Amino acid sequence: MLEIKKLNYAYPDGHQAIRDVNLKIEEGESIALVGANGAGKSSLFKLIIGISEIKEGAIIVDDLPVEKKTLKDIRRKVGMVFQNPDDQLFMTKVYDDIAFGPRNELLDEHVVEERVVNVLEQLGIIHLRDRMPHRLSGGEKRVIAIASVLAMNPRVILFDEPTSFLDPQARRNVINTLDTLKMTKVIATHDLDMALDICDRVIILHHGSVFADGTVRDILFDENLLSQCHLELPLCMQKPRVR
Ligand SMILES: Nc1ncnc2c1ncn2[C@@H]1O[C@H](COP(=O)(O)OP(=O)(O)OP(=O)(O)O)[C@@H](O)[C@H]1O
Repeated sequence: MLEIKKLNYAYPDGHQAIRDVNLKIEEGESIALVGANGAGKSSLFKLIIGISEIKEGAIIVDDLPVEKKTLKDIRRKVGMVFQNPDDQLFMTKVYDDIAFGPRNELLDEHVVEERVVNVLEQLGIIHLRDRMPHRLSGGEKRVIAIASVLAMNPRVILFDEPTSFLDPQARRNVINTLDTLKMTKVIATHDLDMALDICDRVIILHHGSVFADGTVRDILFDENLLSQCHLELPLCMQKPRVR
């Protein structure tokens, strides 16, 4: 579904953010992309959806190379849920935010409505249909941002830190929502407990390179491996420190 070959990327100021990344991701996989701050997770996402231009190496999504001329089709295949929902939601009504993508595809309004209602029902948030996005809670906004991407029927969804800044209940709600989505998911996250819960594979990026790639058990249970990349065991596996 997604193949990354010999990918290198340096920002215009010369900072090398991605170094010789090679990855193959199969349809339906649920992958946690982890790594310390600055490891290159967001940089990799920006290359996959064509926000940053690939200069060395290749990314192929569902047989289509990511290039300037394929970007429109790539963005139909790959959706991205940004870390801050305020970067994604800009309409005055939830319905219109979710309808934005399908309307851009020039679909008939009744098809648009069917898509929006299906997604709202799928995520159990039909009651938010007529609310103003900027008045919603952080957790509600996250789920609406996911809905706006789902309405495009992407084959792959990239999630950038979907559980950051949420209270425990809103975090659980987002995790449960992600778990119901059966398309290919790549989730950039520092929330290793979520990775343990809903991912089947973990990729560690370290200084822009793939440092480890394996099953949740191989990676997240290996304290030594994690500490080499400035990561820790998931909280649920750490000994509680009680004073
Ligand atoms: N526009 C930019 N220009 C130059 N360097 C950048 C730019 N954006 C990011 N970087 C650098 O690229 C490296 C990778 O950053 P990136 O944001 O991809 O990391 P990340 O793994 O997503 O980090 P975090 O977990 O903190 O979000 C960092 O060293 C960062 O300083």
